[in-house]
Amino acid sequence: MSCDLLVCNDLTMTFGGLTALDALDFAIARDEIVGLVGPNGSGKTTFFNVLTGLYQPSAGAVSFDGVDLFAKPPQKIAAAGIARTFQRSRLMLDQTVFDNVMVGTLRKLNLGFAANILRRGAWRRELDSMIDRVGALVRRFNPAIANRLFEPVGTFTMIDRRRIEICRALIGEPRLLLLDEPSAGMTHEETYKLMDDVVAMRDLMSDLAIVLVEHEMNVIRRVSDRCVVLNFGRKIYEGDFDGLIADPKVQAAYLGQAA
Ligand SMILES: Nc1ncnc2c1ncn2[C@@H]1O[C@H](COP(=O)(O)OP(=O)(O)OP(=O)(O)O)[C@@H](O)[C@H]1O
Repeated sequence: MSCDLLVCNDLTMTFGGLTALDALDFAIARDEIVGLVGPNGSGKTTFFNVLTGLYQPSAGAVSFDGVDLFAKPPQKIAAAGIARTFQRSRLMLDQTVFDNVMVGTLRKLNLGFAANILRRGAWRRELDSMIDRVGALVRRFNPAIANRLFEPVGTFTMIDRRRIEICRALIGEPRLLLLDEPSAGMTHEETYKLMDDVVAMRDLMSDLAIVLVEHEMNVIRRVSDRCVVLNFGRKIYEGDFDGLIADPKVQAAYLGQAA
């Protein structure tokens, strides 16, 4: 039996005549950061969409901590411990930091009449504990966000918005975090700060595995324990960053030739 957290075998996703994931084998250990790269259209986001249940895969197998998650609905996959961020921000800009992060928990406050009137003390304690939890999480990334927990997300900088999105993914205490191009729309300086955050976060949450999709190769070099390269939905390289840079198939893929 594998000691990997996630194991995908022959994972395939077709859209009509287009094969976006082509019999992909992919595994990640419990505390690993894998950098997932590849030219535009190589299948990286599709892989995340299939893993999180947004797309129903056409064939293959997905095992997460020994549990079969192939073609399971998104709620079941989230409850099993897989969380993600999106390439394009999915934050509700006019809502508060607290509300945006709370979306990532699978818990809801009981807002019914009885809870509000008859169990007012218990309700308030539950709310306070959620506020503490969200505050403690965002503080790890930037204490200034924790001080503005009830301000609209639209008033924050790009990097803080990304941090808030990552917190939304982390609030449910996932064991696998999928980060889809977190540097999109950020300056180089912001990108490096965010990557520091990711490394620090991994050090704090020693059991958290991360798959990072990123076009910025310096970021991949800096944070990845291992790299995987896709081209036309197929894995064309797996190994360390130096090997990736030197690999002729990877070079050909980035120069626009079929691997
Ligand atoms: N919903 C969809 N319907 C049809 N084709 C799709 C769909 N989603 C993705 N594709 C196609 O699947 C292929 C892989 O796309 P995907 O977005 O996964 O690539 P990517 O590696 O994430 O690209 P990028 O780096 O540009 O984000 C592309 O040819 C894309 O056009």
